[in-house]
This record gives sequence, C-alpha cells and structure tokens, in this order.
Amino acid sequence: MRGKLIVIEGTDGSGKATQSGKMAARLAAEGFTVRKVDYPNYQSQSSALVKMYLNGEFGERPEDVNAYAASAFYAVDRIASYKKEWEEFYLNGGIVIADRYTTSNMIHQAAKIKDKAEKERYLEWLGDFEFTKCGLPVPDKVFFLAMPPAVSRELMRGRENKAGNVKDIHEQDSDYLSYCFANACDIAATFGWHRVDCTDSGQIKTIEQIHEEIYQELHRMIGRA
Ligand SMILES: Cc1cn([C@H]2C[C@H](O)[C@@H](COP(=O)(O)OP(=O)(O)O)O2)c(=O)[nH]c1=O
Repeated sequence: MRGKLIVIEGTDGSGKATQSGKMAARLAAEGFTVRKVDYPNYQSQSSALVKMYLNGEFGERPEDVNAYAASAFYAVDRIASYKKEWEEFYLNGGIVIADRYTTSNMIHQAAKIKDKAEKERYLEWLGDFEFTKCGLPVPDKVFFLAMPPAVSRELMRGRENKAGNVKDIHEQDSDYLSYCFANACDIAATFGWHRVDCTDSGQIKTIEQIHEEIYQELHRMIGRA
C-alpha cells in the first residue's frame, strides 16, 4: 500500500526546514512511520547541475537558464533521490515529508515566465514530465508557507543557506524573490495547496503557531497512528 507524500513549500526564507523537521519528529514520536527528505539533495552527486546553476556557472541571473532547462536539473536530482532513498519506503506505506519538491519548480521556475498562456503550458509540461513521464509520486498534500518577501529577507539576513554561506543566484536577486512569492500565491490558489499565513497583521507568527496549524490539518488527513 502506497504511503503519503506531504510537501512543505514556500519561497526562500519561509521556514520550510524548521517546519518540516518539526513535523517529521512529532509524527515519528506519535508512532507514524515517517521520513523527511529535502530538495535540492546537496549531499548527492545528482545535485551537480543544480549546484552549477545556483553558483552562476551558466549565467549570473536566474533567467540566464530558462524555466524548462533549470527544471530538468532539479527533476533529475529528485528522481535519483526517489529511486535510491525512498521509493520502497513510500510504496510500503511510509509517510514522506518533503522540504521542497516539484512544487518548487512551479514556484521558482514558473516565475521566470511572464506570459500567462506560456506559463500554463510550462506548468502542464512540468507535471507531465516529473509525474507522468518520470514517475515521481504526486503529493497528497502541499502546505504553502506564505511568508511575505519583506519578512523573509530579514530572516535570511546573515543566515547560512543549505549549500554553504555564499548567496546563490536566486537569493542574490531581490526582485526574483518578489516574483516568486506573487507567483506562489497564485499557484497555491489554483492548485489547491493549503496556504498557511506566516504573519498576522504584519507580525510574524511563532514557529509553534505555524507548526500547530499544519499539524491540525495534517491529522485530519492521516488520522492517528
Ligand atoms: C528543489 C527546487 C528548488 N528550487 C530553487 C529554490 C531555491 O531558490 C533554490 C535553492 O533551494 P534551497 O537550497 O532549498 O534554498 P536555500 O538556499 O534557502 O537553502 O532552488 C527550484 O527552483 N526548483 C526545485 O525543484
């Protein structure tokens, strides 16, 4: 019996790593068979092209590599990780909590395409490529951590990113973060993601508040262990 794939998604600096780690630990403590994965999978050689892209080796701006090509880099990394690390676990009923997934291409790569019809074509291509053709599982639930760019810029200031402390080409581009956020809000509504507002009247919510909101919604779906 197939398990469940839960994705914690959001723009850079929205708290995905904290929330996905906390959720996986809580579900494990409750007796669920759970595993956390995160993308890009920097520990694996399969992320080589993603690293080259984020280091600016193909161009210093995100748009220097088009949405289709960059998406393929990330998709290849995901396929390698799925096959090696969690396919069997998931097909045998395990719950997988993913910090980013195909949904990150939907946010960060689709943001490069301004024309609405072209963006729709890209999104259709992406779903067909990653899920239908490459066989990656479709998420059962996507939580979108809606952290306004002004707040995430503050949270990211001085913080190390997952790949080391040098800012990658996405993080260096402040306008790109804003496009990604606006795009993510539209996509979350269109694709039925569960939006979790991380601020309330301009004030950032606590890690516990955000965690509890995700936890309650998740329990409605997976029940009790
Ligand atoms: C997983 C994934 C990430 N991305 C982007 C989002 C991020 O801007 C960038 C690096 O991801 P990540 O390492 O999670 O960001 P951080 O630097 O905050 O630790 O890659 C995609 O465009 N597509 C994808 O499929």
